[in-house]
Amino acid sequence: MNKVKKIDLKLGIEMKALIVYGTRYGTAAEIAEEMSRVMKEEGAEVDLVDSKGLKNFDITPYDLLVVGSGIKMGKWTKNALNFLKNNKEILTSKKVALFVSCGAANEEKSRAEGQEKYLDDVANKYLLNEPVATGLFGSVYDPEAKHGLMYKFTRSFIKKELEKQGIDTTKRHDYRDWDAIKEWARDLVAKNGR
Ligand SMILES: Cc1cc2nc3c(=O)[nH]c(=O)nc-3n(C[C@H](O)[C@H](O)[C@H](O)COP(=O)(O)O)c2cc1C
Repeated sequence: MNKVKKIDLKLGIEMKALIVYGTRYGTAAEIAEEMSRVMKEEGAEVDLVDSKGLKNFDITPYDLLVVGSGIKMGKWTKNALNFLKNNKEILTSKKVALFVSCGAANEEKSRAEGQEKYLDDVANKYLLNEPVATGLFGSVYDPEAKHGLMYKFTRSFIKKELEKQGIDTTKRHDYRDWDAIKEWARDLVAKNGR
């Protein structure tokens, strides 16, 4: 009996969402994929696209736009920012949620700065309305990953920081809080249906 009730409720949610992500090493892409899966599970219709090569994409059909990026040297990817820039006007008639994947989210002491620089400042600069939600999510430390010189250089810096904290840097560490990511996505559907 309970099961039937639950299905009815989920069918009742009317929401068409578009998730647009910018990524350099795949971390934000995986977060976006999980969000898409969870939001579909909650009854939303969801399209998921990489902001790379995304030009003149018609966002008219969507109620909710979830836009996010990985952070490099304090910056979103150019493509994800261009998506916000190019759709600035039309986004005023939509619900918009922003998220980032960044190293600043991994430690309590740097989260406030990450929230301000990578989410609040971006919302102020690129959106005319307040976002319905912002999500600050962590990164991955992978001693095996090969993403070029800049990545290697940054990783060796991070490695020293982790070693100071007594963390085993021979192992991969996923600092993304998947429960928080799932909850954030579930909440978006629950609070922003038509
Ligand atoms: C070269 C480089 C620069 C980075 N710069 C920052 C930074 O300025 N602030 C931050 O919080 N995290 C920084 N990070 C961590 C990334 O934001 C993190 O790895 C993120 O998950 C990357 O997302 P992506 O794989 O989707 O591009 C940097 C990582 C690298 C490799």
